[in-house]
Amino acid sequence: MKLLVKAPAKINLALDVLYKRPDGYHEVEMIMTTIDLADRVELTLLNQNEIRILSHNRYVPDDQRNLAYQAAQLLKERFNVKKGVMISIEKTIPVAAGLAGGSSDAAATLRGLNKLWDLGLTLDELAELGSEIGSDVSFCVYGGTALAKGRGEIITELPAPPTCWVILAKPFIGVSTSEVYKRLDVNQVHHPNIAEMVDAIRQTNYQKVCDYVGNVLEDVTLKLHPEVAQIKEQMKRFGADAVLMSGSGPTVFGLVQHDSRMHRIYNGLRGFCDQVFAVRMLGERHLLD
Ligand SMILES: C[C@@](CO)(OP(=O)(O)O)[C@H](O)COP(=O)(O)OP(=O)(O)OC[C@H]1O[C@@H](n2ccc(N)nc2=O)[C@H](O)[C@@H]1O
Ligand SMILES: Nc1ncnc2c1ncn2[C@@H]1O[C@H](COP(=O)(O)OP(=O)(O)O)[C@@H](O)[C@H]1O
Repeated sequence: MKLLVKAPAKINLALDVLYKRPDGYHEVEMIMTTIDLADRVELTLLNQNEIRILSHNRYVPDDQRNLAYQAAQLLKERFNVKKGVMISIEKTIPVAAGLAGGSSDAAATLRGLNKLWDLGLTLDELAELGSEIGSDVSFCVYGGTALAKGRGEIITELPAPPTCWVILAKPFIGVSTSEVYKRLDVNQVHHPNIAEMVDAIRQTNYQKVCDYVGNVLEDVTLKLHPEVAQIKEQMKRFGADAVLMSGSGPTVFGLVQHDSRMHRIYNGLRGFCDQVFAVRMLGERHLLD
């Protein structure tokens, strides 16, 4: 028995960090939305009681370090599952890029195994389990558009943002999320206005969404990797309405509504970056599988 599950990437339209918590994590407020750029996770039921990972990407671990493996392990332990699974991951989402590829693979594995192993868990229960794997996994279980609080695992659903193109440009580097959080000084940042971004989305006001994009982690990554600032500049020059780094980076995204502008930016950045994609936001939450 086989199941194919889609694992879409996310971008952070806004990311604020309020303070560092006693447990070492940071209290955040983020506006997250899934985009039409996805890994394919194929789950095959195994009679042997084991978890196997198959991945042809050299940056993706094929053992317990893989977040999809951890998702399967967690379900197995928590619900005393005696069946096994082979998890085959076809990566499209760039790795260590601020797009939550690993988290989304883990979330897809949770959703898929819930069916394959017949566990009967609700989406909320899967999201809660996901938070034990990583801070972004809960959001990825639901997908769509949301306000995420806590360390990222407290999710409030939002409607679809206004329709536009999202052009993603990933430089030739990967970024360590923990390194970026470690270097952040919360007293030295300009906080984005999360409430206004929520309003912009609720009002489907494209111009307002563009006005309120902001990410407090951007300055940290920009200092470590000046090429991210260069990509931001290029995107602005080519005519993007808003330009921001996603998550801890280094991927930069630009928003535009017109096809011609999208083509200009896409073509202008290709060759200058490792990878460039032009995608749509997936919009509101709907059943992913
Ligand atoms: C920055 C964000 C924004 O969406 O995404 P990415 O850039 O990774 O995609 C997330 O907050 C990343 O979430 P995720 O990548 O799941 O983080 P985790 O695995 O839980 O933690 C990785 C590291 O980041 C730090 N971390 C993470 C989340 C948080 N709210 N505070 C933190 O300080 C932790 O200390 C940990 O060392
Ligand atoms: N399924 C997976 N896909 C990608 N990376 C993974 C996966 N499982 C574990 N990892 C590890 O997690 C790290 C961060 O991965 P990723 O989720 O792509 O980035 P980000 O946290 O920036 O969104 C990678 O360097 C990789 O070693």
